[in-house]
Amino acid sequence: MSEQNAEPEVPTETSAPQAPASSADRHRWDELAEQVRQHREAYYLGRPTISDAAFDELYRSLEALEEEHPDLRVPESPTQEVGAPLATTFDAVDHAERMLSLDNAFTSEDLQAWFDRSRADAGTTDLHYLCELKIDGLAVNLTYEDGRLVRAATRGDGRTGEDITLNVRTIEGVPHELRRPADADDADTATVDVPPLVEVRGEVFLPIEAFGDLNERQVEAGKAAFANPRNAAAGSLRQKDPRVTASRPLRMIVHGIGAREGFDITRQSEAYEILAGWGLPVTTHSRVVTSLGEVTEYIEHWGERRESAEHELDGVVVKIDEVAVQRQLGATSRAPRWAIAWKYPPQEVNTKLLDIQVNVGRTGRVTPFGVMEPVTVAGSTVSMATLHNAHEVRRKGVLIGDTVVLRKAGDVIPEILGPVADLRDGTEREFVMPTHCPSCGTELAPAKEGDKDIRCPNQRTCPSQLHERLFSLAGRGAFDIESLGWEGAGALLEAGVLTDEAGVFELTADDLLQTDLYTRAVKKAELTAAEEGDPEGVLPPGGVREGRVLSAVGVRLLQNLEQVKEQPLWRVLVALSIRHVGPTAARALAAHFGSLEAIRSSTTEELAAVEGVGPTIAEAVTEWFTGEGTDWHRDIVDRWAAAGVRMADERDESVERTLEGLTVVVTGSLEGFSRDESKEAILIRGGKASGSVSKKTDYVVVGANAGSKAAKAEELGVPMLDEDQFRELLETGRVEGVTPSPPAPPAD
Ligand SMILES: NC(=O)c1ccc[n+]([C@@H]2O[C@H](COP(=O)([O-])OP(=O)(O)OC[C@H]3O[C@@H](n4cnc5c(N)ncnc54)[C@H](O)[C@@H]3O)[C@@H](O)[C@H]2O)c1
Ligand SMILES: [Zn+2]
Repeated sequence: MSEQNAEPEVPTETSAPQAPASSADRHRWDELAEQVRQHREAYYLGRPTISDAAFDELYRSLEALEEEHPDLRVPESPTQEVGAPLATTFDAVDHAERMLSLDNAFTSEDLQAWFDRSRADAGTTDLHYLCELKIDGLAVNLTYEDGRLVRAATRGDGRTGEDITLNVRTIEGVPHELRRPADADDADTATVDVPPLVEVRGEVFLPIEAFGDLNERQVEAGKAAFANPRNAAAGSLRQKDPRVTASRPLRMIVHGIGAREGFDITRQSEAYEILAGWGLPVTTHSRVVTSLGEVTEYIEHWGERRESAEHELDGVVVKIDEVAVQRQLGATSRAPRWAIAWKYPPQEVNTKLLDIQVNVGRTGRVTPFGVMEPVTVAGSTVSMATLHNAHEVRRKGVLIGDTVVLRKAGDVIPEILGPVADLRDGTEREFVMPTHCPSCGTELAPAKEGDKDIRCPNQRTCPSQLHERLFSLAGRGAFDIESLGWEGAGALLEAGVLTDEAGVFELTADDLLQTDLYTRAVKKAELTAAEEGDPEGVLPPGGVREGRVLSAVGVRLLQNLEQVKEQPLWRVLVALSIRHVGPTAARALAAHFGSLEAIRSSTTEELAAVEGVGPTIAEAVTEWFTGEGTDWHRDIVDRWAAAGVRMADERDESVERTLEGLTVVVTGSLEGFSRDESKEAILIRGGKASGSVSKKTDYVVVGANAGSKAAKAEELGVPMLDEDQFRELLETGRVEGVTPSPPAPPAD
């Protein structure tokens, strides 16, 4: 804090003016409270119909209304209660000590306010904070008497839960007997003797990995699929028949202690060690810190890695670690004052699945994708999500017309998780995979028997495939033709100036004048001219105007095309849209053979023998050049070559193959090499440039801002090189003073 700010800070938070509730307020309260109650009930049964984000908003509206009119904040208000009413499926059981919910922080101000308040209440700033992941699962209380699991119960309303002992006993990792210090092989693991009574609190969840398979089984059994892993866990745990629960791969992580007899703890983090010692599953992701800055760091760290935990996580829980202070601060009717849940922005939203359509890709693969009502999630608007193939559509159990849960995590592509089956009204219909190509009408078929994907076999003239191929040929990983995008590619094909990609490098200015690209550019030029009040700009059709427009769009494209003829061989290979040949395989092929001619005349075995190629890619290459009905492929190559596209890399024969047999990973940025250049440098010397560090890696070159790969190298003991050492390695195949990794053990 700056010097000028020495005066005590006045709280800037202005609380809403408080007034008795009018009858309209009461009416609104009734409505909101009822909605919150109903959604809670559905949620705890594992069948929510709105997203958590939408629920949180409702809940906050209710809180805000009560903030304004405190007379509405009655003890029966859902804001004053934990959880939901009990269903009758299970017996009711009382918890020895109450189970609470958590207060939430959605902004850094919320978090700061909690920090300030709890420090003031504790009368000290000398506190430890235990940070842990907020597991998006179901709260469960385990009661152990003399080390035996005698009861497991849901949270219920916090005082009384449902007895789900038989179901919880089926969960792998939940001990039926606690381990005693004497049983432990290592005396350090359990130091506190098993007490006469302990209530252990934790979260039951379905590992994200297991979710897809579970839904597949549900669909196969003719049942509705689950909307997301949390609902699946709730549904699985609340089964009448424990054998059904046992068939679901549920897991549990414990994060607290309720009632206890015969032992005590001074720090929450210490409790976790004790629980682990007794054989209970505790998290490995928690951390004890002492400042708000460190808490924020933890929150940010996990905010970037939400996908990497084994369970879904919707936030971070921060707890004051000192148990004496926990006791001193106590709890409200709903939540402890010594803990707070930081909530991450939602990754899941509900939206309507309007249709399932299919796209015919670059290599003919037919991919169904969901068309949804546009919805904002993780900072972007999403209206489409791939469903991969017909099998995947079935497996997810979604119907056209369903409300679905859509998940979008950061940069990850959006995914439809599953349907909200409880909102179905009977008008939903099943998706039927088309039998004929929606673009060209050709009958679809799998490329090989048993393939999950089906394809349009009309590769040469199917408009959709052609459009995709042309677009991808211009893409960054191929020729990198800056001025040719999706629309441009479409315009060229529509105008008929291209019938397939063989003619790309034969395009002329006259051709471009016949396309929509031109018409659009004329409009734009006229508009700009009119806006600028330049009468000259709006010219009658004819030479001058065409000249202008062409110089704006056409010439650029023609220039671009001219430039990219010099691109290295691997880019040409990628541009050919050979199945399985992406930049990595193309680089390997180019580095090994040096010319398209050499690749074309090699056998499948020779191709497959190249490091980084393998049989699948090799077969695809041979098939592309020599397969039945592929004359037009050779036509592409010939016409590109005739137009001046370089079909061989100028190889410096003086480059020695110093890295033969070595696998090198480059991470972070180097000064003297771009990403492509460092790869190239490794490949032309016969080495393998890999993207990930493993035991098979011989060297890791670490540049500036290197991330997890450097850490991984350290962990595995792979030698790490700086840029100078990398140059030495390229030159000589070894580095003075650095011992190479021992050869990896044979793969098992
Ligand atoms: N979609 C819906 O219709 C709907 C309805 C009701 C509630 N909800 C969602 O449920 C949540 C509110 O429910 P809540 O009252 O159970 O509160 P909560 O889930 O936000 O927080 C309290 C719970 O967090 C759990 N938890 C997870 N990890 C923990 C850890 N490491 N340490 C301590 N506790 C941990 C505990 O079991 C605790 O009971 C919100 O996320 C809300 O959006 C959704
Ligand atoms: Zn087709």
